[in-house]
Amino acid sequence: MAISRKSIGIVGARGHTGAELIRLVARHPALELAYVSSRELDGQRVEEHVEGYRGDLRYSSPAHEELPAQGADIVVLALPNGKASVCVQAFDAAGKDPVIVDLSADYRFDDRWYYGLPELTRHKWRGEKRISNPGCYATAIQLAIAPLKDLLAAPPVCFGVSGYSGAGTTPSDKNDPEQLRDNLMPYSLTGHMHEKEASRHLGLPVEFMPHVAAYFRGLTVTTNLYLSRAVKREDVLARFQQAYAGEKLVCVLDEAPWVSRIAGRHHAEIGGFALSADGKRVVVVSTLDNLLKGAATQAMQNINRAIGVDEYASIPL
Ligand SMILES: NC(=O)C1=CN([C@@H]2O[C@H](COP(=O)(O)OP(=O)(O)OC[C@H]3O[C@@H](n4cnc5c(N)ncnc54)[C@H](OP(=O)(O)O)[C@@H]3O)[C@@H](O)[C@H]2O)C=CC1
Ligand SMILES: CC(=O)N[C@@H](CCC(=O)OP(=O)(O)O)C(=O)O
Repeated sequence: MAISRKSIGIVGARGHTGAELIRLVARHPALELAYVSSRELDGQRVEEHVEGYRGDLRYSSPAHEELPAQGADIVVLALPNGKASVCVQAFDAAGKDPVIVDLSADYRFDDRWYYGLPELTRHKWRGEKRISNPGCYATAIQLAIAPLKDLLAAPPVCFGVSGYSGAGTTPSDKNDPEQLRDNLMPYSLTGHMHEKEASRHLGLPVEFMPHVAAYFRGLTVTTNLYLSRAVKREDVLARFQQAYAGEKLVCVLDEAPWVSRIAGRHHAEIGGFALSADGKRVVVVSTLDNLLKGAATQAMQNINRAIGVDEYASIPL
């Protein structure tokens, strides 16, 4: 039986996350790329820039007000923070209502948009066509805390380290190999966007201290949780196993996961569950690839849900 394919446009496709999405869309049975935009690569062949992509598509560079006329069923905004609303307004002004998935932080605090962290918010989806994709650290933090929410005696404290692809392609200290060499660079040690985001969506205060390291991709978050009563390690492990039973993109491990093992993989890993002697403090480690489960793969889960196909379509499991 012929599958009716939906068309998808990626705005900001030169970036790291845009390239990952191009690869996922290219292997999708029900999607076809309508356009991929980049001002810098305008006119160039996509296959010259995205390893693994084969096809004739070239980057284009429509202005935001020209986006509605491009005519895609699904639009992914993979732009830096603060750039999404002009695009969204252009669709509204043109009376066009495609599925819009925003990878930036711009709509993560807007209740009119569905916040798509499927393993935690799938049950809240009401057919929304405006989907805000969670932040990479915020995903790892929420997955590590959610199963213990009811036991917390104090705000969880999260120590995070990301590869420098998390800082995007706009040059900064955080993606400068010279500054990162032999270094672990702390930044935004209070009030990081993902601290606010995780706090909002978990419904409890979270404290987060991010760092960036000299490797390219993958992040690890070590979360310290003070509990209101003593627990046994096997009960903590059982809670996580139960919470994520059947989830293809969240693996619960006994031991603490290593970030080196998650680069290029589509799932998140959670493990460690080190317990203090009094049983009232547990340390949980979560890892994921910031460009995949932290961005493009999660976006693909959300797109799949929005178009009514298997949530894992095109995602290598
Ligand atoms: N990197 C990561 O690990 C994660 C990123 N995200 C979010 O996803 C989004 C994209 O991230 P990432 O791929 O890393 O970003 P990049 O910096 O790698 O890419 C940004 C893209 O936006 C375009 N762009 C840059 N500046 C502007 C501008 N002023 N106006 C219009 N287009 C612009 C660039 O193309 P061109 O300049 O050629 O037009 C490029 O295609 C960001 O909002 C980021 O916060 C979310 C989770 C994880
Ligand atoms: C290493 C690094 O800089 N990481 C980014 C997080 C990546 C990200 O994409 O976050 P948003 O989607 O919320 O912008 C940061 O800390 O801002």
